[in-house]
Amino acid sequence: MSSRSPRPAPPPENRLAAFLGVFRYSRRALALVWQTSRSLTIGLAVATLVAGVLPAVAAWLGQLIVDAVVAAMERHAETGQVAWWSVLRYVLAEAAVVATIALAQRALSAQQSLLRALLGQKVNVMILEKAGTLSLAQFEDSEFYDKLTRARREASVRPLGLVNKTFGLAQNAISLASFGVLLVQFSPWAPLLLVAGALPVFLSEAKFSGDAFRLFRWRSPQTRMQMYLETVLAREDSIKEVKLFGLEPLLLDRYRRIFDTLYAEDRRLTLRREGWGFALGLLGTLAFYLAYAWVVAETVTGRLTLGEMTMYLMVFRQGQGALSASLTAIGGMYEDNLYLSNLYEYLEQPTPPDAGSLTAGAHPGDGIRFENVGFTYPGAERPALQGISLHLRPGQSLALVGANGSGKTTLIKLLTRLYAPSEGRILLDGSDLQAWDVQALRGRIGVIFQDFVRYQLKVGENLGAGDVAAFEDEARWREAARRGLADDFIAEMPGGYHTQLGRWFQGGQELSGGQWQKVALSRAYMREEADILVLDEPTAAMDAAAEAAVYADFRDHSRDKMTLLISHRFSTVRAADQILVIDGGEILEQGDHASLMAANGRYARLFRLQARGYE
Ligand SMILES: Nc1ncnc2c1ncn2[C@@H]1O[C@H](COP(=O)(O)OP(=O)(O)OP(=O)(O)O)[C@@H](O)[C@H]1O
Repeated sequence: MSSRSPRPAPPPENRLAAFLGVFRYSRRALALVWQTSRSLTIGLAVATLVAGVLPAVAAWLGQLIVDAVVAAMERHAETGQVAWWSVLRYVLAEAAVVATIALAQRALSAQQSLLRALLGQKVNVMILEKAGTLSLAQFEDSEFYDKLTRARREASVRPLGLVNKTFGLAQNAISLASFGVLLVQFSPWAPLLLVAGALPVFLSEAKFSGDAFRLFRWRSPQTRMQMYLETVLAREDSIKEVKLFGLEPLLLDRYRRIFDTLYAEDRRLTLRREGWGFALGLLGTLAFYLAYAWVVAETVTGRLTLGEMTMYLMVFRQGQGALSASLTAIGGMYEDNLYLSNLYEYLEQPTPPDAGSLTAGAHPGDGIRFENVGFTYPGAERPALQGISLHLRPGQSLALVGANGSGKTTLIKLLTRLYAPSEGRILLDGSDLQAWDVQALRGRIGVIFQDFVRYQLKVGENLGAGDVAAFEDEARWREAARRGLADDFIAEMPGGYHTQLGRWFQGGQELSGGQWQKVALSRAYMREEADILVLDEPTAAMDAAAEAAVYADFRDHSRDKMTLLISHRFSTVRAADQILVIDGGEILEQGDHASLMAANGRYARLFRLQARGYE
């Protein structure tokens, strides 16, 4: 199994250091809880203290009761009088103590559940906020994605678990200390006997928690595949194809097989964990009964009163319980810490430096320049783009033409700064794109990608998403929809612009592929300030009339703007001022329609091929 471990188990001499090292997150978890709610944290501490001290007080009162009963019985035998109050006052006191313990326990669980809700929300928000600061490249990195999934799946409940256990530990430690005070009066060896009995269980717990965590880490890719299969098998956007191709049994079988492998590992670990827990737990029981026999012997020989015997037995029993609970809590804390280490690893992912601060370029009006730009995707062997140079001035249009996978979308991703070029540079208005303030830069670009997002929100909000400042501005929605040719069909929807889209929510309407594309196009038009418009195959799903109308309008409205267009339709491409034919990431031909036709190269050949197809 260890062959699959990304981190092999440390050698024995480092185990202790590794074991202690994982506790470094306890302090941070406590700080997190403190920041989440001070009053609840203080409340927890107080309730913990009360619930910790009172059991020893109850045991001590138990002794007073028994001794008072014995004394009262003797007195009754001698004088015939009954001293009720001398006994009952202790009974009353014990009842009050037990009631207070119950109150403290309730207070603990109430505050814990409130804190759990607050903390879960806080950690989830932290995870999502961090996600917003990361680069696209990080999201595409599977190791990073693993961290994110693990953090989201587990870590939001772990900080409170850790804090609960810390408080539980404190409570048990207080109880133990107070029991210890009572026990030492019997014999200093007695507390030692208890500790010796419980230690082996603790060691085995710590070992198995570490194993469980390593399993959890190894499995990340499998668990992710499981989650993915669940999505494919049960989501409306994939179920259509899954059904038609009859993929259910195949995917379900794969899903089952993953479970079976994971279950076999779980089973092995659980059986070993519980088996060892039982065997080593017997040592604790043995220690307890040794102490029991000892106390009984001392009472029989008259060294202890009956009351003391009762108290010591209670203290032994409760003490042993508290001790094993503490040790299990420490084991659990170790486990929580391991999981938290994953959360913090994620939260501490370096955020790409966002050094740029320019809001205007050195030569306003210069437009976009690519200077010998090259780009290789992280982990890829071949560059996706190489030696790209071009210049696009305000008012000009550029069309990118090339086979699938030739690098067209990659060029757009570089222009929108989703990635940084690996070679060369891109200038906007004479200044390097990387030097621009990212908000200012993105404010100038209106873009629709091939795989635009279909938000399960109102249709109006789907347009508003193009400009956060006008997210709910209905007048702007209408204007954008008109330009994107979406206004006609939106007007016919049951709730107009307020119609819910998608199937996830009640009353949600589904749109056709072409309608969705019109929504996406309108979304790009929401960016009124944008002077760079990028359309990555925006009309592939539209009917011919709609496409012609889109481009007529597009040309009208983009006279002073820069437009970049990716299309496989030459009827659309031919009107562009510049056409870039890309092949294998490099520029093959560059020029306008007339010059490319005259050159009689790849462009001319493809153009004629397509024109013939339409005849
Ligand atoms: N996120 C990514 N990570 C790694 N490689 C990628 C990524 N996206 C694209 N590629 C690779 O980069 C190359 C260029 O892809 P790109 O999406 O730019 O092509 P395209 O010209 O837009 O194709 P299409 O016409 O099919 O949309 C392809 O070989 C593709 O496999």
